[in-house]
Amino acid sequence: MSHAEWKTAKEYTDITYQKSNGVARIAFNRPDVRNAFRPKTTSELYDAFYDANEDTSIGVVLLSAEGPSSKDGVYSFCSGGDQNARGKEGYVGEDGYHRLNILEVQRLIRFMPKAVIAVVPGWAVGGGHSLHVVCDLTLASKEHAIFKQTDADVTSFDGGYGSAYLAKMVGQKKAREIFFLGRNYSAQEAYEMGMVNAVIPHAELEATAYEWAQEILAKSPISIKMLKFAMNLTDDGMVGQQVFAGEATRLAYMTEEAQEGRNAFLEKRKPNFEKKWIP
Ligand SMILES: CC(C)(COP(=O)(O)OP(=O)(O)OC[C@H]1O[C@@H](n2cnc3c(N)ncnc32)[C@H](O)[C@@H]1OP(=O)(O)O)[C@@H](O)C(=O)NCCC(=O)NCCSC(=O)CCC(=O)c1ccccc1C(=O)O
Repeated sequence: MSHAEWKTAKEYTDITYQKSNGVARIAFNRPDVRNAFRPKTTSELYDAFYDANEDTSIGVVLLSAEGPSSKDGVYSFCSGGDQNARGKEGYVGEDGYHRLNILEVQRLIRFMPKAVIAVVPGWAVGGGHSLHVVCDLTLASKEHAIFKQTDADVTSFDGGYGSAYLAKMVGQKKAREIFFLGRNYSAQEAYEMGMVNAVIPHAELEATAYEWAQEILAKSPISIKMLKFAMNLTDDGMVGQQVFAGEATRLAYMTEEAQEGRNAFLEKRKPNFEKKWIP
């Protein structure tokens, strides 16, 4: 298994962004505030995810976090929306507008045709918890990961993937417990609930995530994409169908039938499709 040779892909303020051998690593970089995200953070996240989405050499994205905190040595994945950035109508960006940027980041993670792995070295709280839920896989630090939902403490609740999709993952009763009581859950408890794929010794967490990414990269890219979209479909309604069906159309474009349809139009004649109605 090759080792990561991370190269900075772009410099940001609130996140780091690196690439190595088909893998992109996007990491929160505000460890002193438990990696809370402000609008600047979500804009940077969106930009980096968009780049990873567009880069055809990238097949897997790791969503991770820098740390620990320089103040107290505590590790965090993300503690959700920065409460200091909250105005009367929501989180206020540098432009003064109140934005729901994190939902755009969630949608990009959900709909990108690549696997996204949440690498959780510490606290995953509030909107940070929702982000790990929306990722395709979650790996968690055995010693330091703590999962917790505080949305109902601060009246900033995720009624989408963060809660409703979580309920599909861990069951209705457990999801309601997580949100209604806001307790702390260890990596092992999160694993037993079905919202974490593996509990990894902290010192091996990043290397393991990179290994999982390399295993995925060895698979057929079309298969990974179609499987991700197929598994999303039933929970994503018409948008899920649109995303899956778009890829079906792309595959249809590659057939002789599609070439004939296009050519017939351009040559101003009736299409002569091969009469092969395969059962
Ligand atoms: C994460 C904790 C449980 C960790 O506890 P502990 O280890 O004891 O550390 P603390 O001493 O509390 O924190 C250390 C330091 O960090 C600061 N800090 C931590 N979290 C935040 C935060 N979220 N915002 C701002 N600052 C934070 C803390 O103040 C300390 O600073 P010092 O200066 O050193 O004192 C605990 O910290 C904790 O509970 N944090 C708050 C968790 C929280 O409530 N998060 C927000 C949940 S709501 C959310 O995430 C919004 C989601 C969202 O944006 C959204 C959702 C749905 C639809 C739309 C949107 C949208 O886009 O608006």
